[in-house]
Amino acid sequence: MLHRRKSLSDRLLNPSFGGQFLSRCLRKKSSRGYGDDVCRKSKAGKHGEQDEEKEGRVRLLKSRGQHLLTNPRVLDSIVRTSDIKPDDTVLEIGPGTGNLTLKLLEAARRVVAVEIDNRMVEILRKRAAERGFQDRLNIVSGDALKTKFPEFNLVVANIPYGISSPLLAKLVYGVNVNPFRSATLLLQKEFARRLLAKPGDSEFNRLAVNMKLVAELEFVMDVSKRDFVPCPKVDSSVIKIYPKSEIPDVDLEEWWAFTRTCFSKKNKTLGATLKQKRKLMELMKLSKAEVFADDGNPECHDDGDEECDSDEGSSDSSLNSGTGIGLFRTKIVRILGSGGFLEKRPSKLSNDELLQLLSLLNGAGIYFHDGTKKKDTCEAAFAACDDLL
Ligand SMILES: C[S@@+](CC[C@H](N)C(=O)[O-])C[C@H]1O[C@@H](n2cnc3c(N)ncnc32)[C@H](O)[C@@H]1O
Repeated sequence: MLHRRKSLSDRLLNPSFGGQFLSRCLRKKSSRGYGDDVCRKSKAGKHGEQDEEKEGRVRLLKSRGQHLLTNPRVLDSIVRTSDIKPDDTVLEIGPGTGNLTLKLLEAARRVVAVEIDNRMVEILRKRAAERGFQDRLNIVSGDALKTKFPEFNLVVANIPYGISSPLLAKLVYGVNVNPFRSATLLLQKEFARRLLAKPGDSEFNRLAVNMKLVAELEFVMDVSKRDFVPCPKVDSSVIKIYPKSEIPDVDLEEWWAFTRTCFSKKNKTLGATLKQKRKLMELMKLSKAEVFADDGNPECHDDGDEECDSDEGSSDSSLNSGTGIGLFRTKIVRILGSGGFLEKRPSKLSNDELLQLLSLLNGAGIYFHDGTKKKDTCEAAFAACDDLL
């Protein structure tokens, strides 16, 4: 038998999801001179009106990732999976109209909700008050990427997908973010796949490598796009992130720069990537003086680099082993060869192997980062993840 699918406004106005509330709330606002305007007038700003979707009585902004999760079974599963203890303070990023927030408030001692859209803040505040939750809900009105988070010990959120990468970087690398037990996050399915990818998987990438350095990741469940209002173009997945209590003793900025280089051509052999003239020149500038000292063996080595004799078949005479850059390249080849990395591809290496290689290179005075520290590790982590959104 065919069932008529509920329309968007039917679902938004479903009392169990705060739809009536949402409508009532904005009607009240309109009596003060705005509100209905939010629905009817072009208030789209730089994103343009077509960027917005008018449903119910609030215009949901695609540019803000406003896809509300409305399936109560999925909301309950997320709360169950989050393993909230009665003493927990939960951080929720992007509470929207509060469908998830109200359920979190039933389970946790406190909820800290960071929301950028003041219309949502108002709706959430009123909905929480109607349920008597106002004293246990701390709403921070602002951009989650720029705001300092108040204290929390657990994260549960259906985040705006457009900020997934920097938000994760902020959570796991941010200096001002206090330690938390786990983060249960609803993410775009493809993004979640890439985060969970293992060495050898086609999706394996630098973001996964950087996340796995500091956290364990676990797949929880897939969520259909039909469970959201309005329906997004993509499906979603819930994953859980557990920050590691101990992380490898490595300079993070050096690690990020190293993985950026390795994964710039993740399917090329490390030999091919690190022997490129441009890369060699860049690394020469960053590396320590001792790396250029004649170590008595500047020529060819028994490291299986048969290309060495012929200078890799390169016609570029500046790369021949008598020149500075030639010696530098020979040194890198020897180090890669000594660890068995010359023919290995980054996309197939575990974090332990990558750490071992970095330690070999650094031990020989070869560095990937200029050593200038960014004020905030989080800022550096953003930079490390910026092209992975
Ligand atoms: C995907 S909706 C989720 C809403 C709600 N949690 C739910 O599940 O129904 C994302 C929410 O994040 C908010 N948002 C978007 N960008 C944000 C940012 N940079 N900081 C804080 N909140 C943001 C949006 O306004 C929206 O309410």
